[in-house]
Amino acid sequence: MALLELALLGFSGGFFYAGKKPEKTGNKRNALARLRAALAPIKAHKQSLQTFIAESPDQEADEKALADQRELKRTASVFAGSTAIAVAGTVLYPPLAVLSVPGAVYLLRDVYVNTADTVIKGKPVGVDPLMAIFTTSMLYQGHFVVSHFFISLYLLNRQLIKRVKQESKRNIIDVFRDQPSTAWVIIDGTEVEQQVSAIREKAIVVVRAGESVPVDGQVLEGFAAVDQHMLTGESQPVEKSAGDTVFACTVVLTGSIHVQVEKTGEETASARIGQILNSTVDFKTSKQLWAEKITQQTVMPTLGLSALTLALAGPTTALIFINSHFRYRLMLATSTSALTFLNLAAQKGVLLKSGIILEKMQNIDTVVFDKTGTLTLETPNVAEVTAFGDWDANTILGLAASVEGRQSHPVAKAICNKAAALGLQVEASHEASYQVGYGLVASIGKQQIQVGSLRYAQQQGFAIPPALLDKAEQCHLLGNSLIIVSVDGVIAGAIELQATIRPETSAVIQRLRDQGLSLHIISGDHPAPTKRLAETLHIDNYHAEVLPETKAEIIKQLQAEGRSVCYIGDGINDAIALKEASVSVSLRGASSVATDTAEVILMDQNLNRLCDLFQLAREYDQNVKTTSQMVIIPSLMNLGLAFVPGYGLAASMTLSATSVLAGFGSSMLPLIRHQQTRIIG
Ligand SMILES: Nc1ncnc2c1ncn2[C@@H]1O[C@H](COP(=O)(O)OP(=O)(O)OP(=O)(O)O)[C@@H](O)[C@H]1O
Ligand SMILES: [Zn+2]
Repeated sequence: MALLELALLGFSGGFFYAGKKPEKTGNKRNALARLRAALAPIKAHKQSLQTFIAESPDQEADEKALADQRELKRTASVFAGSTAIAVAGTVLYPPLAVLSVPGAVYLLRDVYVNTADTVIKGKPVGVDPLMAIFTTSMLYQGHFVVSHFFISLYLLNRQLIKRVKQESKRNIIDVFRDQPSTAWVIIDGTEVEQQVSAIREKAIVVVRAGESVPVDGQVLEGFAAVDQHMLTGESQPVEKSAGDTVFACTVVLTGSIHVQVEKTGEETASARIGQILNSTVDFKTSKQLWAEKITQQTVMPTLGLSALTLALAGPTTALIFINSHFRYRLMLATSTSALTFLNLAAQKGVLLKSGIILEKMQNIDTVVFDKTGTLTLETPNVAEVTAFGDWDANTILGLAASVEGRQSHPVAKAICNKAAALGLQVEASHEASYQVGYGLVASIGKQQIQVGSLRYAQQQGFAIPPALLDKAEQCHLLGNSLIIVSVDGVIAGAIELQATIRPETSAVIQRLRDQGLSLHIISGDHPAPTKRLAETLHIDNYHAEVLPETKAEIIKQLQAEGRSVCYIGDGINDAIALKEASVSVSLRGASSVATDTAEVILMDQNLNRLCDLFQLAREYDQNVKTTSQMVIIPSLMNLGLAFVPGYGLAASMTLSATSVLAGFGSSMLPLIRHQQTRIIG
């Protein structure tokens, strides 16, 4: 018996060691080493990541890491010492083994403290009383070595939970680190583009129509209508002028303002990312909540059963009954499973702001795509510029580029790129006013220039030259879009834009259709190019000339029909719809509003990642089921085997240890598998 116990202890000691110091297994290509390889890139970034997360990150993070390390060292030495005493005592002189009790109690102090809290303060019954009763009775009966084996499992569990969380968090941050986020700051009288994370308090940031406010601060000069519905839910834009406060994440619709930065830390992109990550990693999927519930609900029956067996079959069987309970294992395994998939998603460049998405993805039956910038490449090409009356094409393009100056809309980028390529002179415009879904108006010198859709010009009551109608027809036959440029209320020219479908779009649409998903296109653009794209991609449902609120209405409508909708968009005009959808996806590089609203961000702007996400969601579902079985089945086996003569405590604990391994291994397996496909593929 003593020999078996010793062998067990060696086995578990190796385990604990592996859990404790993962960076030192050298070149053994075992599962753990591979796992580590999967997580390796994270380590290289440790330093930069720490500076990234919090305001005074270095110190705080370092101190915490140091404290953790000291605690781990202390635990390891106490464990080693007290185990040595237990072993030496058992082998040489049994009464000596009693001296290992203080060490055991010290290592299990959390268990005892929590049990006391349950008994004295009436805290809900967790698994701690179970463990307290179990270890106390084992020590009482003189099973000192087995007790230490049990303790090693307990410490291993605890360490694993911590490690997995930390590593996951780092891995996810790693993906986020490169998120480009810049703002215009006035330095020595000139505007300079700067990383938002580098902006300090008191700096002066310029925010123009179509841009989102990067910080919290006070308006120094200028006027603006600001859309704050992201923060407050109010749908009407709010007027802001000198002295007013503006907030990060809100969008300037009209005008431009100089903002003196008040808060950077809490509200900067990096801090928000930190907050998002904390909630991402600490989130609980319904599977995890289920594991918690089952764990709690089985504690009392286990105690009751073991009391019964104590009377009927004696103390060993009773102890085996207590030990059969899976304690933290089910919770550990289900949360590792969820973290594994969050990590896998991050490795593929899919950022999930909450893990629940993995579960929600499984119910999605309808995918709605935004057209411009999502199904098509971010920036269209200017195919042709037409001038009416006395105007010439280059002047039209130059005027349009002056107005679009710093807009982030795909149309604006196309126009500005073309003007730059032609070397056209672009003047600075003033008092731009952006009408989401239509276009914008600004003044250049004494002239008022309007750039936008045909609908916008019609809405303003501008006279439409017959040549324009011809042009529009030709353009729409080709599936192109038309942007109208007007000067002081007179239509002066039109810019034809040709969008390129993203190279992967076709295949992605095909794959999604094969999965039986219902597909829709939704666009603010004219019906002709929208219809054309829908036909090219064989998508039956399309909606065109849709305003932002209407985009959200369509999603609502679909959901009212009982559908579960995933919406993928890229622009300011998608923000409301993104909020409405059951799962919202946005492409990185899209407007910051869209990325702030969406729950999923495809960091590499590749629609293939959407298929990956569907795939991961399915795998997660499967994995969490298998993993739970790996934990529950050994528990049930223990209950059955308890009545088999000769089946003792040590054997029962070996089975427990196997279930830790099996559950943990099963939950981590996808990480290793995907790592392999990455190396091979
Ligand atoms: N910055 C802009 N400059 C000129 N025209 C614009 C601008 N923004 C929008 N428009 C006009 O308003 C229309 C609708 O814009 P909106 O942003 O709602 O949709 P979109 O980007 O064209 O398409 P999608 O909804 O598929 O992304 C555009 O097609 C364009 O004609
Ligand atoms: Zn779009």
